[in-house]
Amino acid sequence: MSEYTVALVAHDHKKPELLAWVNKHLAVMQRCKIVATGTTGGLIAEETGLEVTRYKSGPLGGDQQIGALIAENRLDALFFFWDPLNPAPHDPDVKALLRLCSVWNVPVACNSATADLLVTSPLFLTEDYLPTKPNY
Ligand SMILES: O=C(CO)COP(=O)(O)O
Repeated sequence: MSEYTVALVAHDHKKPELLAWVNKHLAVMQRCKIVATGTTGGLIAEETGLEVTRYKSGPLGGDQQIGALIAENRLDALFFFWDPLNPAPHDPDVKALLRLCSVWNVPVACNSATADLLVTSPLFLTEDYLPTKPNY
């Protein structure tokens, strides 16, 4: 399969959880092209040695940049550990990003339990798994 692109995004209180999750699945992550919002991406690159394409920080437009990848059919999965207990100034951007995953049928995991299931699926990273894109 051509390179599988995944986005990794976490709000501040969820960054330790995402980092632990990435370390747990490092072998799978090493087979992916990784993009991320700014701070999340910096942390992951620093702590794991993975190569990460970093966009802007979420509050500065990073969620929207990842949303643009989805709209252009350039993203295969999103791992977005958003924080349900603290308000974010860019909440509309967060909602918009999650909305685009539904619009374009992109697999999205919002917590480590779902993320575990997604990356351990036998379909993950295989050519058998090409989710149908809606024909708008
Ligand atoms: O705010 C975010 C997602 O909504 C994440 O942004 P950072 O990775 O820059 O913290």
